[in-house]
Amino acid sequence: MPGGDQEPGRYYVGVDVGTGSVRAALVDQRGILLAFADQPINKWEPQFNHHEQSSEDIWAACCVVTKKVVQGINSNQIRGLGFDATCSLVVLDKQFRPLPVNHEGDSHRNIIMWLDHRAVSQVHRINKTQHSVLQYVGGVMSVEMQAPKLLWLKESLRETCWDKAGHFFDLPDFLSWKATGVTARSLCSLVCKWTYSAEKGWDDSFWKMIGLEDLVADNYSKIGNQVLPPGASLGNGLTPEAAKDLGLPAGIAVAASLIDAHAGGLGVIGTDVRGHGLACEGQPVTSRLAVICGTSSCHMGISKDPIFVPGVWGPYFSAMVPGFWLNEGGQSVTGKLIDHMVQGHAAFPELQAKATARCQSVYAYLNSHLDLIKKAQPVGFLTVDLHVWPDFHGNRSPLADLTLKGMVTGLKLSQDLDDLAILYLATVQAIAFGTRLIIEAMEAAGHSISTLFLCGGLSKNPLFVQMHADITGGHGKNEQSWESCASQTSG
Ligand SMILES: Nc1ncnc2c1ncn2[C@@H]1O[C@H](COP(=O)(O)OP(=O)(O)O)[C@@H](O)[C@H]1O
Ligand SMILES: O=C(CO)[C@H](O)[C@H](O)COP(=O)(O)O
Repeated sequence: MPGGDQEPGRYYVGVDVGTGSVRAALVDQRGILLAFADQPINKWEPQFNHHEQSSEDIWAACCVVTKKVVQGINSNQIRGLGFDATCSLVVLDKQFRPLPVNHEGDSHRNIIMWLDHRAVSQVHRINKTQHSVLQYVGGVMSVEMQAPKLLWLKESLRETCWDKAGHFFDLPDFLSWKATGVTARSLCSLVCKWTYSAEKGWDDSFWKMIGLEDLVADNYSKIGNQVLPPGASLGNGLTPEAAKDLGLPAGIAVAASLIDAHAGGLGVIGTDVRGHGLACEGQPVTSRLAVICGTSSCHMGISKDPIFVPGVWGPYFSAMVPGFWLNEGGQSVTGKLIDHMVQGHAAFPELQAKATARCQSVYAYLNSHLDLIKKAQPVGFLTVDLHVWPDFHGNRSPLADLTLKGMVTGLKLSQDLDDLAILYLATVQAIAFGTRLIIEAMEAAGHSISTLFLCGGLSKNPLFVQMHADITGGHGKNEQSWESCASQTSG
């Protein structure tokens, strides 16, 4: 019986909205995972570099997975609910109804996703201002942040969207509003994606300088003028309407949200490693780098004092671990890039058929195929002649250059399963080298990192974890002291 024989268990529900799916977990007061459910979510790409979602679809998926994990549980024992989600931009009108973020006027698609690169011209102009808030995003604002997307909406969809808009939410904050009716934003989302400072609040001069002075005039009511630390209890908890949707009791506590990478980072960076004989036992938490690897990879390192790392987002105060500064490196496509390379190869249908016949995932099949063809040499040596540059969707860190593209060198005329397996390996290695570049930039600026803690979908792939350990391990370190820990928790 969860919670022991003496006292009834107390249960908590966590909902994680990734790029490709929504997952719910039921845990007890000891943090033991009791139930898990997931559900895919819709994505639209109406034109190249435009990526959209629907807040109604996402809420519906949250309801499906939450109902599943609390099935058979006494609802009086459920004490709290929390959300994390990707940092996508949700647009609602003054009556909180979805507004279109597209030229087609489809209001169902009211989310500009985090990986959307439509606001290239806007972000160039923002960066040209050299405004001081840019110091807190690694010196260069990313096209994936909210300010350029807001400016794009004002310039491109003035009548159909901008003038009608009443509320712009980061997706994690939309979910906590939907659950409670409270429009307060999380410090995590506002600091990391909206240029809000935990110490100084909004900087009016920035919004005026980039042409979004209307947000200031409205006292920031459209983008948030009440800010709470992640985990703070919101209003009177779950509203009766949301309770009905989710299958939970009304009034239970709902926490101010986190961005998904930050929830993953918070979950793994403090991992108790005692008793496993790991070299990182006894080392400070600031020597750990949490790598949350799903569709993208996010590299979360914390410090007691602010560290300014060119090309790496932050430093952000208290945005992940309270009282610590956060630097967030990232690679915009990692899981998505691996899927793209594998699924686009001529030998993919053969791979799929063979993996299905063995009841394996394509990645498990590819990993065993690499083991077979490597013969006596280490698997990493299979790519001596084949190299991938992984910036197919620009470089988030440390080069902070959205114009970069991907590259493959060493291609031959053959396109069989061996070629596919080797291309897959080279892609994984390229991503691991990207992580190494980020660590080197962070260390040059003052971080001292000795252990990677991985979570998210890619941490289920032993080859991905091994390549990260091999490729980052030699990096100016005593190899003995370098290690990589994979967690099966979700990003
Ligand atoms: N069992 C697995 N083996 C290898 N790769 C996996 C596995 N499961 C998921 N992945 C990879 O993880 C990525 C998705 O991770 P996930 O954390 O679910 O993403 P998101 O949070 O962005 O929705 C996919 O792109 C896929 O490449
Ligand atoms: O920008 C981010 C965090 O700051 C994430 O990359 C974004 O939220 C997408 O995450 P995921 O790869 O888990 O779907």
